Parts: sequence; structure tokens; C-alpha cells
Amino acid sequence: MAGRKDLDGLLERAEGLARERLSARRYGHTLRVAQTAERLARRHGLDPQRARLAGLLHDAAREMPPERLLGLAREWGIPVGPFERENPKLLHGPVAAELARRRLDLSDEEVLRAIREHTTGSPGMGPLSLALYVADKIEPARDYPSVERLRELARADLREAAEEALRRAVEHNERRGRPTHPASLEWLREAERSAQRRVQ
Ligand SMILES: Nc1ncnc2c1ncn2[C@@H]1O[C@H](COP(=O)(O)OP(=O)(O)O)[C@@H](O)[C@H]1O
Repeated sequence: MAGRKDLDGLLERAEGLARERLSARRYGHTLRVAQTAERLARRHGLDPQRARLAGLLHDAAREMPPERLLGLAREWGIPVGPFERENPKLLHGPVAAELARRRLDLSDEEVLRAIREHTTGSPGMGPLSLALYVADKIEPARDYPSVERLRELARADLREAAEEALRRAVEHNERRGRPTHPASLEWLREAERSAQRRVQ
């Protein structure tokens, strides 16, 4: 893992990478997610700087056109399933992680994993991944009916907040007749199984 001094340098370079690749609007979102992830990390005993780093990088590939995402995924050996072929936008997390590994020499696997899985989530997510997933849903400019409830949950329990956000995302897709990524559905089943074990 990077030392503290390396981490300061990485944070600066990560911010630069996001700034050069994103519109002002999405760069603003990126800074708010980074700050929210940092705050959640502090609250829940995680490393705030690594959470900030994941936040700064999570959307670095969000404005690449679909063909570019597919092309880079192929070139970099990122798995592309039928769902990603149909919805290349969902590759922006995995491509951003690989971009950070290659352009910034980032080798912190937990940070890379958080970036990779921030859009769909995934079963077996660790605390840093949960913090980024939640931060992306509750950053201060997010405004939808259940966001206050998620903010409250996030203060108490990151996993609960992430699972609630996941249920909301799945319902949202269902209402619009859109399919949900298989990784999200697998995570939902995992969450339901552990909730059942808790009541038994
Ligand atoms: N779990 C999921 N399954 C299927 N599609 C999803 C999922 N999560 C997000 N999407 C879709 O992927 C696109 C990118 O999502 P995201 O990066 O979270 O949104 P934003 O545009 O706010 O940055 C959106 O069009 C969204 O509807």
C-alpha cells in the first residue's frame, strides 16, 4: 500500500486526472463524492484519504463515448458481458479503475475495487466499496425523495445504507422497465440472505 506521502501525491494527480477528463458539472459531482466518501470513512473508522482517492477517480471514465469504453475494455482485458455490450456506460467504473492503475500507478486493490464496482455494486463488497457506493448516492447535490433517509442510515451503518440504496436502484429500474445488472441482483440476493439469517 502507498505511504502517506505517496498518497498526498496520488490525491493531487487523481484530482488532475478527473479535472482534465470531466465537464465542470461532473467534476463538481466528483469533488462532492470525494468529500462525502472521506466524511463517511472518518465516521466509520476507515482511511479517509483512501476513500477520498476512490471518490476522486470513480467517474474519471464517465464521459468517454460508448465505443471508447468498449475499445479500452477489450484492450485492457476488462470482462465485457452481454449486459455491458448492451449498456457500455456500465463499463465506466472498471475502465476508470484500470485508467488509474495505468496512468497513476495506483496499486491499492481495495481502492481499485471500490472504483470498479461503484455503479452496480457487487456481492462481497468491502467497507471502502460500500462507502463510495453510498457517497455517490447521497452527495450533497443529490435530491430525490428517499435521499434524507439514506443520509441518516449512512450515519448509522454503511452496509444498511448501501443495501437500501441498492433496493431503491433495482425498484427504480423495474418501474421504468429497465433491466438491472446481474452483479446488483446477486448482491441483492446476498443482502436478503443475510437479513434472513439475522431474523432467524
Ligand atoms: N445496477 C444497475 N443496473 C443497470 N443499469 C444501471 C445500474 N446502475 C446504474 N445504471 C444505469 O447506468 C447509467 C450510469 O449510472 P450512474 O453512473 O450511476 O449514473 P449518473 O449518470 O448519475 O452518473 C445510468 O443510465 C443508470 O440508469
